[in-house]
Amino acid sequence: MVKNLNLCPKQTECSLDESTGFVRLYRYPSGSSVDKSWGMMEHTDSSLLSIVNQDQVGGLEIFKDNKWLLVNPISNTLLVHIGDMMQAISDDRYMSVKHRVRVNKQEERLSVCYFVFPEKGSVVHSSKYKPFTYTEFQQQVQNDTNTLGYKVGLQRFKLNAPV
Ligand SMILES: O=C(O)CCC(=O)C(=O)O
Ligand SMILES: [Fe+2]
Repeated sequence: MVKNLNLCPKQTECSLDESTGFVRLYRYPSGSSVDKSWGMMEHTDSSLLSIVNQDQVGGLEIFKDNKWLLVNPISNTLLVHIGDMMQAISDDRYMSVKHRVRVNKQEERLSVCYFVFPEKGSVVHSSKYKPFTYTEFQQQVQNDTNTLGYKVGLQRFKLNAPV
């Protein structure tokens, strides 16, 4: 991806940092034991990339061409989501994907997700967005979630965007 995007080595060095990655293990209880059909509401990941290993139960959906598509589980296959930070450093050539997780009525679902983030203090440069650090992005997301109840995300940093 870095090669395809022709990213400058300096940007790559500070933005693609292995040390800030982490793994999350999710367990989504089946729908019969919880009164909810959504295990995770629609969102884009704030990461550079997210690598997902879902089990055979399924339930992950992505938003593509204006509709929600079920991502059928394929054994021994990893899914790679583009995150917001990759969207920014690629100047919107790679777009972060909106996704959500539906709870299964009968079976619980397990997934293992690995998220890669930029180094917190490094400045993300993009021709489409004002320069920002990942820490600033995270704070803005937190702020919007607390005050508005949802994540606005990259739109907040868009160049020439109305305030
Ligand atoms: O459990 C999954 O498959 C997706 C989890 C997810 O979207 C996230 O943690 O951001
Ligand atoms: Fe996600």
